[in-house]
Amino acid sequence: MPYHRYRPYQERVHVPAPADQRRSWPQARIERAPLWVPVDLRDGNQALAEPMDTGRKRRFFDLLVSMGFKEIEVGYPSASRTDFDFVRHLARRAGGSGGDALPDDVTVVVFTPAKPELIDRTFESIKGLPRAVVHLYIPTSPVWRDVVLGRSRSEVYEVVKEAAAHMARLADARPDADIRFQFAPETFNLTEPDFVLEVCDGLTELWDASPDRPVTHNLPATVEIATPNVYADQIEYMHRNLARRDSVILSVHPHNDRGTGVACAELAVLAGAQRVEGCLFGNGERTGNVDLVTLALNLYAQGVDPMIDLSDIDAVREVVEHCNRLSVHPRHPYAGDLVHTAFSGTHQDAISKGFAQHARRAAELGMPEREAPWDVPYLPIDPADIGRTYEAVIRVNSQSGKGGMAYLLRTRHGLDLPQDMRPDFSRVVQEATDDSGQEATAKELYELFRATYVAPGQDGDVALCSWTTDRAPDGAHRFVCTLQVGERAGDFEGVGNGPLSAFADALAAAGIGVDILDYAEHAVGEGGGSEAAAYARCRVGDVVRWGAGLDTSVLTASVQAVLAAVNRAGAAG
Ligand SMILES: CC(=O)SCCNC(=O)CCNC(=O)[C@H](O)C(C)(C)COP(=O)(O)OP(=O)(O)OC[C@H]1O[C@@H](n2cnc3c(N)ncnc32)[C@H](O)[C@@H]1OP(=O)(O)O
Ligand SMILES: CC(C)C(=O)C(=O)O
Repeated sequence: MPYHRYRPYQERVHVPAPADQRRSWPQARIERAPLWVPVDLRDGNQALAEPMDTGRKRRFFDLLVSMGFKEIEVGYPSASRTDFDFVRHLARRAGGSGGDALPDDVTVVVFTPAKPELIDRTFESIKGLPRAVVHLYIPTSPVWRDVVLGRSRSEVYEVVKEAAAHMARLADARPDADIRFQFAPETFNLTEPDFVLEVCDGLTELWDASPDRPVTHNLPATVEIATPNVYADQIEYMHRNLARRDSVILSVHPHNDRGTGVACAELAVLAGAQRVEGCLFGNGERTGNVDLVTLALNLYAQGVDPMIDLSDIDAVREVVEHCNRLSVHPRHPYAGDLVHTAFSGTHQDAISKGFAQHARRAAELGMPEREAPWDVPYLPIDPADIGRTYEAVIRVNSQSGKGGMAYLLRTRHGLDLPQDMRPDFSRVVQEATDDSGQEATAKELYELFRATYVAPGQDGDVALCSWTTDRAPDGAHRFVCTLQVGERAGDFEGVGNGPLSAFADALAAAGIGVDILDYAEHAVGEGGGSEAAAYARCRVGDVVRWGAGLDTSVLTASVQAVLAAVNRAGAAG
């Protein structure tokens, strides 16, 4: 491949090292959420084959409001009638005067290029809104200046200044509204740092930003060009050098061309960014904008309040998929269908042990499991926190082990297989899934269990036609039965210190020598009418097999379990 066609970032942009050679971002920690600003209705929307209509935009907007976002970019009103109309729609339904769409604590952002007629149109769209941020952008890097704009550095600066001054005049003409300004030097990450600083500082002054009316400087990685540490250095440079720093909200807007949008955003926040623009589940131009859901839940998983509500992630996903007409990948962090699922044996073993340990810990702490500290292997957060059930956590296929299938049988069908029986059933499951090449659902596992261990007690070669058992005053048990062995039927009787040893004795009388090596039983559900499950491991001749029985009577289940083991051993012998 002709890799020589590409240049490393250091040959494309100068990234100044901090004057004192000490970066602060590597030592920093994120201890509170930045201001998240979703740009789904603008940057996300402009990347869709079928842009959203007002209905879809409104549904998306309502979702964002309900999740708790306080600043939302709602469109590029000068670009299309749809975008213009949507901003008008919000303006007509703004809160305060009985409006229903725009709560008093939510501010909309509208996006505009540095063209006077398009700025006019943008301001026209926000008429009637009590507050808004007008977001001006222009590409600033050498390639974009030369190739796209055909303007020199100073000419670009002049265009921006004129546009910004025009915006200031239009805002002054609306004393009734709180209009703030935002500037994005598009392709910031490829722009000479001294030029970005010059332009941003110039606008801070021109717009007369102050701590109570700050300007937002939004520094995008329009197209990712380097490892995230480079972006962090670029942001730290701006953070340290921007004029009137307390009057500037430093915002970042990472894209994901190298697949490192999330890392760029996180390192940028460590480097001083206070605001992050992105899209839910990472929609956006090309490989997308940075994913705000991942960023927020990454913070959550560090014990930091993400400041947005993701407690029903599937409901959020459903709206986003509907509005974007794009689906979320099954492996998407936190939200994908498969991200809380383990198919592989050792992961399943660890997770099911982790769940058991979590339950014990919660009990020791005297707290509900949903409140207890989380430390379950392989699950970075409790899926229940984002509205997921535990159903999908363990799924079984040919790569699964005994832990996984035991977990599913216990949690979904109430069968708690004895430890020593689990490897035996695991082999059965593995054979079945290897043959089918498919996943085995909990229901299929249960049916396989019944067919393997329970059915031989009911329709095997050795059948119990009838039986009774009683206990003599001396404590000995007697087992009386009619046994059918192949074609032959006969009455037999046995005694023992319990009903099962008496049954074994009756079998011996019929010529079938049985040693009961292991035995376990438990109730399947709760309450008087629940079934019992019994498990028995028996040796017949030199063959050892497990059998199981399920019945409302514990005794019947036990007898069936022994009979099933006998028949399985007989079939094998
Ligand atoms: C990184 C980003 O996400 S930037 C946002 C991109 N989003 C969009 O483009 C979505 C909406 N855009 C549109 O609907 C259209 O592009 C419109 C309506 C805004 C403008 O359409 P047109 O007038 O046909 O212009 P078109 O988009 O083809 O061309 C861009 C022109 O604007 C110039 N330009 C590009 N960006 C800017 C800017 N931020 N400010 C001023 N001029 C700009 C280009 O140099 C080019 O100028 P030229 O005609 O002299 O060569
Ligand atoms: C202009 C900005 C904010 C943008 O969308 C980008 O650079 O990707």
